[in-house]
Amino acid sequence: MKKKIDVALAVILAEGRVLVGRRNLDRIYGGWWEFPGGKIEPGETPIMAVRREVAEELGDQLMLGAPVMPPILGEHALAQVHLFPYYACLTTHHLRQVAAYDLRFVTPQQLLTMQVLGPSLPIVQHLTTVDLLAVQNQIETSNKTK
Ligand SMILES: Nc1nc2c([nH]c(=O)n2[C@H]2C[C@H](O)[C@@H](COP(=O)(O)OP(=O)(O)OP(=O)(O)O)O2)c(=O)[nH]1
Repeated sequence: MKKKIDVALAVILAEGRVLVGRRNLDRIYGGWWEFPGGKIEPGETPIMAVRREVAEELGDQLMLGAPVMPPILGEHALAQVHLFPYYACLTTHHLRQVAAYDLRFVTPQQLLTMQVLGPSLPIVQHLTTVDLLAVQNQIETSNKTK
């Protein structure tokens, strides 16, 4: 039986584009494109995990928005994954390349043509239908008023 893992992801927005990274070649699915994020550790909420993973992988801090969509159940060759994707914007811009060797802000349309991990494809499809500038604006506005 495949192992089951819970994974928190950040859909980081800037000017109508989303941040994706190309997984380091020593990781499973090396060279494939992913949203920043990783496994939810015991005792963590998805929100705690997405903040920790982005701090570890990019060296950056987030303003978080709403979940992109309800959690997605999917699987790839090695695991069953339960993905928890959140909209976010960066409040710092280090963009370190720790887990990925290429980081790009791309449109959802461009992402449709890139090799993305299978379980994340429903997120990509969904993003093509969303006004990402409006989502980003809403995150930035609600964080200013806090
Ligand atoms: N980061 C990330 N992982 C994804 C995506 N889609 C998807 O199926 N996954 C899967 C791949 C992995 O099985 C799992 C994430 O674990 P990981 O190995 O990338 O992250 P991690 O940093 O927590 O783990 P590790 O490399 O330290 O073992 O979720 C995605 O868009 N981004």
